[in-house]
Amino acid sequence: MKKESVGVVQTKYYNIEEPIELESGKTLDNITVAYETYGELNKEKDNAILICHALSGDAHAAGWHEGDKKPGWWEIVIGPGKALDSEKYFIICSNVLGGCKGTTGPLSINPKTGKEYGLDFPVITIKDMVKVQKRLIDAFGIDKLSAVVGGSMGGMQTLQWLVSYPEMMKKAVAIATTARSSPQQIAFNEVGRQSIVGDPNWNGGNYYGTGKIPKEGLSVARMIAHITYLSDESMYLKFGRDLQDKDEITYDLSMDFQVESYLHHQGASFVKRFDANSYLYITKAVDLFDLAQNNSLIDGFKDVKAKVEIISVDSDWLYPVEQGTEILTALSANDVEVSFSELKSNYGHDAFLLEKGQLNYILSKFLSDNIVEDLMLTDVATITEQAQIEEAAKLMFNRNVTHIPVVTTDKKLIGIVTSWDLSKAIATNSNDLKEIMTKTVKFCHADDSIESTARRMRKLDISCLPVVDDDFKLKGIISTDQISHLVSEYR
Ligand SMILES: CC(=O)SCCNC(=O)CCNC(=O)[C@H](O)C(C)(C)COP(=O)(O)OP(=O)(O)OC[C@H]1O[C@@H](n2cnc3c(N)ncnc32)[C@H](O)[C@@H]1OP(=O)(O)O
Ligand SMILES: N[C@@H](CCO)C(=O)O
Repeated sequence: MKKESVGVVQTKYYNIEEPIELESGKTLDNITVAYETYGELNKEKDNAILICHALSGDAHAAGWHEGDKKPGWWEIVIGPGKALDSEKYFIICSNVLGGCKGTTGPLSINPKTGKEYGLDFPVITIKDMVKVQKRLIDAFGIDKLSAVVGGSMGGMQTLQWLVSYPEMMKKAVAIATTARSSPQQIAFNEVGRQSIVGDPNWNGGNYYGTGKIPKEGLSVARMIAHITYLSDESMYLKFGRDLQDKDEITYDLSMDFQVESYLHHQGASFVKRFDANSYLYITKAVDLFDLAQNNSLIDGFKDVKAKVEIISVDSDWLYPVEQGTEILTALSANDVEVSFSELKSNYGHDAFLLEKGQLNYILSKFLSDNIVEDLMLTDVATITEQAQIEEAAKLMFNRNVTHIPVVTTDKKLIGIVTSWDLSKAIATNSNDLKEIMTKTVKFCHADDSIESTARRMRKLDISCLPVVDDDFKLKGIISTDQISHLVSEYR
């Protein structure tokens, strides 16, 4: 085990007491959520990052389970010193609703019958998955996540978080994903599902405990899907037209090529780790995913508040770059602070699991971006509008400041008085603060980025902005001085 790993970890379980109402209108009782955490939740409970997994992933995103040969599925970016730094963040990953790795899904016991749900399990959606994750986050007492991050179906959950719970996160990263499944994506999933339901062992979904599982069907479903996770170039590089276990073509219908053997291996490995009914339900949730409202993604994203990073992979033909830029455009149209990166990779869609260097670079840059809260001064000299000019002048002199926010007795911001306003008072012989203060005061919020705040200050030609909360109460003040200190620290 390497020192930059979170080490040996265990999956934990959380039971949701109350029934969850699903998007379909049905309800599910007694939901169990399997989850793992890495790092420590800080006292303020503001350093948590939620990781959302892709179609066949699970809660085990990093570290090793006792005795395992392979680490969690996103070991490349999670751990001490990595972009998702477990020494800085409290990282949470849970298995999705409908899954087969500990969270309630079709192979769980239905409390009403005492038997596995099978096809009695209700159809679930990405929104339902996220609703269940929200209960887990609430259970930790976390009001706002530092970030939500996910790739592929995990990216869909991330986008759903932005829409369902816009106030619940500061930042979000959606990788190799879409805001609505395309006909081609639905088509591939349907071929996979037909392969499963056509396997006689599937038996209408009632195969648990029969000793026969729909291995052939599930394996072919995975083989088809796995092709879509690669690129033509990566297949050439891995296998070319090389033969498997033979020196020449045998002119029979047996397997000739390495790529065939590889796909059979991927199919066979998958059957050992995944439940066929879960595959049906989860791919259905992916197909139903569509964040557009009135056929408009701009409308769909109208309430998004967090800062967003969209990452696409140049060789991903399953979730092509255009689907990433479509999200970018719709978020930008809503004035969301959004950036876009393209992974240069020949791996295809699965690059989001493999491109260690590029992912660490993009994620750490985006996640460590400073926000106003990181730099603002919280010990602010304030004054009420009933005060005399002389009082304001003394306060400015004693506190060595040039800007004093004017507040009500319950700290609501109603104006600002500057050293320039005081000169104006002397010139006009005024003694009334109300007359000289700026009433249409410009302000910012604690979770605004430093970059956009600095840009705004330059555009408005002002050197200081009061920071307020949603009730307009003063939280602090930020000036170009603090921002320039930050820049000089970087140099
Ligand atoms: C995303 C989430 O949230 S979690 C889900 C992520 N995990 C998965 O998808 C698991 C299955 N997927 C994979 O293995 C993916 O290809 C990746 C992206 C995770 C790994 O990619 P790579 O490191 O490039 O591995 P690659 O695709 O070459 O596969 C290697 C496997 O193929 C096998 N293999 C390679 N060539 C051949 C061949 N000619 N014949 C048979 N098997 C072969 C290797 O022995 C190895 O087997 P193993 O995984 O059982 O050890
Ligand atoms: N290979 C990954 C990505 C699918 O989108 C998985 O199986 O979950």
